[in-house]
Amino acid sequence: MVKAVVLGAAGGIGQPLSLLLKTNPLVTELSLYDIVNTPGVAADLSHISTPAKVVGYLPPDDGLKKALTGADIVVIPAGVPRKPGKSILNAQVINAGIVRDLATGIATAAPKAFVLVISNPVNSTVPIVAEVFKKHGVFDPKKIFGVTTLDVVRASTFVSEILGDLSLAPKVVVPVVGGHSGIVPLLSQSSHPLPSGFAQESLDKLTNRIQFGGDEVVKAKDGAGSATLSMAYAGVEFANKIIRAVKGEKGIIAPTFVNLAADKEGGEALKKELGTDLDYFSAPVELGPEGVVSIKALGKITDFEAGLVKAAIPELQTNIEKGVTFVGASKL
Ligand SMILES: NC(=O)C1=CN([C@@H]2O[C@H](COP(=O)(O)OP(=O)(O)OC[C@H]3O[C@@H](n4cnc5c(N)ncnc54)[C@H](O)[C@@H]3O)[C@@H](O)[C@H]2O)C=CC1
Ligand SMILES: O=C([O-])CC(=O)C(=O)O
Repeated sequence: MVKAVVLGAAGGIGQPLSLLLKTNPLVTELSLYDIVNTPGVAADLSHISTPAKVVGYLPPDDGLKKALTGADIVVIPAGVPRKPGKSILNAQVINAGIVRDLATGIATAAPKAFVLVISNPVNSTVPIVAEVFKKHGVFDPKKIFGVTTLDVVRASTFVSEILGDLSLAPKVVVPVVGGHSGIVPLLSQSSHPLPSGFAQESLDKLTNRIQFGGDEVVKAKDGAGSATLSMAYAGVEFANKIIRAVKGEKGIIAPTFVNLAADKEGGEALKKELGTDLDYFSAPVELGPEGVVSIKALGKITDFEAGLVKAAIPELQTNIEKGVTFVGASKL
């Protein structure tokens, strides 16, 4: 029995993400919460012939609490997407408040659930969830995840394009580390190496395309939002890994933005490797029934990649502090 909850389920990401979760036969209950339209989305999805029972909730009559009660996994794509020409930090104040309030609901109604944060800026919203949980005395760093899977998905796709064979895309594995902004694809560790003699200029371009993949979509959508369909795909890729791990499957590894206290030994080793004292970082993480089993080291990386990691750290630090300060200044 797995109860999955989507907060922000009527949105551009929320709807296709809910659809994909409904297609997972391991999900037995699917709760959809949003400030608008969830009864319609739920009625629509409920006609699909898969096991999950779908119910839509709105804020009145304790809707959030009802949606969350008994949750095993909560995915949060609630919030405002950024506008063209703005950075991923656009709308951060609105989203910070939304995520803080939803996290309060989770901390009280489903404190043991796995929480998967999609709402941007992920580097700040994950610390926001963590700080709210700390205030409620229910913080477990092993169970709070920033979803950086779209960065991973983009890396697989763009590398397979370079290799001239898109059919490789589902098999190409590239660890992506840093944050979701401050993204560093470790292309030297790609399961499918880049063509020999791949020029530094081409590597710069490919790296930049992965780092700023979101901009490509925002520009193409021309005012109609940011990535939604690819994000829904990526979000469910990650959610399904969590569900498989909860069900006891071993050896599942995925990059995700986590509090490094989730694995004391691995976290400390990673901090040493990074030469910083960051509390959060996105790195490949092994998942198990209780959440994070271990956080992996970066391992052997090139000087180019090491430079990108080093350059990402100050902004990451600022983003994390913003999230922590925001909750510190909030009355909860
Ligand atoms: N982590 C990642 O890689 C990515 C993150 N994002 C982020 O995901 C978020 C959502 O993006 P879209 O779905 O395109 O936006 P959207 O505007 O289409 O949908 C957001 C939904 O959140 C709902 N919402 C607003 N306040 C709420 C509240 N208090 N409680 C519950 N629901 C609430 C809205 O009613 C709406 O249905 C944005 O912050 C965006 O930047 C987007 C793409 C990739
Ligand atoms: O770029 C954005 O605003 C949305 C996002 O996080 C992405 O597409 O990776």
